[in-house]
Amino acid sequence: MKVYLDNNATTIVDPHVFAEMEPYFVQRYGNPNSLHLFASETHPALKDAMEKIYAGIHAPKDDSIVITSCATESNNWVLKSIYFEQILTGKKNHIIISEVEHPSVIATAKFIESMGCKVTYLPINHEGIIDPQSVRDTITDKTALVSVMWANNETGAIFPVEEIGDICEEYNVPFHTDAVQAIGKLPVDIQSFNVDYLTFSAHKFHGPKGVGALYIKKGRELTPLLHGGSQMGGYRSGTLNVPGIVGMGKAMEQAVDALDYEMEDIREMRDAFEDELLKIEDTFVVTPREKRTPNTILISFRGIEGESMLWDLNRAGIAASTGSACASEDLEANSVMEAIGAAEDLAHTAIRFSLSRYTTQEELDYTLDMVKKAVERLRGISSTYSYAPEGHESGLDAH
Ligand SMILES: Cc1ncc(COP(=O)(O)O)c(CN[C@@H](CS)C(=O)O)c1O
Repeated sequence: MKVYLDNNATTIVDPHVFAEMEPYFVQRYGNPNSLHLFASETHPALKDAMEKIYAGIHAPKDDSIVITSCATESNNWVLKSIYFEQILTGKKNHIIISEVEHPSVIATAKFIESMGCKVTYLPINHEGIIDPQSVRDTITDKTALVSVMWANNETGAIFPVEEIGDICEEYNVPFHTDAVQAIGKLPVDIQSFNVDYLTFSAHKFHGPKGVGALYIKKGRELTPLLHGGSQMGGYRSGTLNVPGIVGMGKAMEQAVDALDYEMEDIREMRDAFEDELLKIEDTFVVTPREKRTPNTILISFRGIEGESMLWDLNRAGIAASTGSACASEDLEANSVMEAIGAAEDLAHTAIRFSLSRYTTQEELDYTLDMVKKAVERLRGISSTYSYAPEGHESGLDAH
């Protein structure tokens, strides 16, 4: 049996999405910017796809949504443009991000920090969530940008973007949120709160890889990262990825249609699965489930190196992760567990399970069975593990 439970890393392309994309690879394959029939026959699909993407986040037509190659590009673009326009010119000298942003935000922040920008890394609390007060405590009249993700990719923790948006509006500081883990999991309505830039990526909600987007509120300009043929209104040059844009549009439409199922049925399956996992001795979950996206579990199995657990699960045909895929190559502790101050013997034991609308109860039942077998095997061969629930100084309450 093969079970895929790493949907926060990437998702399967919905068959309806693939069907919508296929003609733009092999029939209507013209370059949209050419002056002939092969080009113009792509235009209706591009228009329709963009309308679906705008509708998916409730973006007014006057605002901009620029298609990029991925969320990493979109995140880089925001921070580097702000650096170019605000920090390099001396107008401002500071940005604020959370300490658990995706590497595409953190690494870019460290890059511009190395070039003289002051960066505040907001701490997360014991539940893995940002306190909006920490934004108010650190924002100044020299702050050029606040960038805080909507939902964390490792824990699923939902951050208070509405409150943070209000604080940014009060200080007239642009607010960027990386919404990659929110689209398709939570209602996203950019008119319901103050946000200036918003990042998302199609392969996180059953669209194709290689297609991302950046929402830009009217009046908040950005210096282009890519110059050339002036596509996307001059914001981002490069021949349009027609099948990718068509795919993102269909995936967005499907994600909105499936949102109730995601938020109710998937949440119910996730909660029941998590309840069973927490019956295993010495297991810990950081963020309360009601403060998480409906599909994500980050659970620690004390005494078991995350990679060892993954290996056993992989042999059983089960795909999970120790945190974000970007960090899975190294044997470092889970960055979120470290940020909340988890004890060393916990920080390396986190496993992320992330469900999707394609996850079945049978798959979860099989996974639970395999997890129990892996825990028994790995703790059995451990030279250091002994179950001691009373008085163990872990910084997390044993379940
Ligand atoms: C919050 C967030 N922001 C940006 C990205 C990057 O998306 P790309 O379209 O792949 O560039 C991701 C992708 N997180 C994957 C791969 S590292 C994970 O396993 O958690 C993300 O979760």
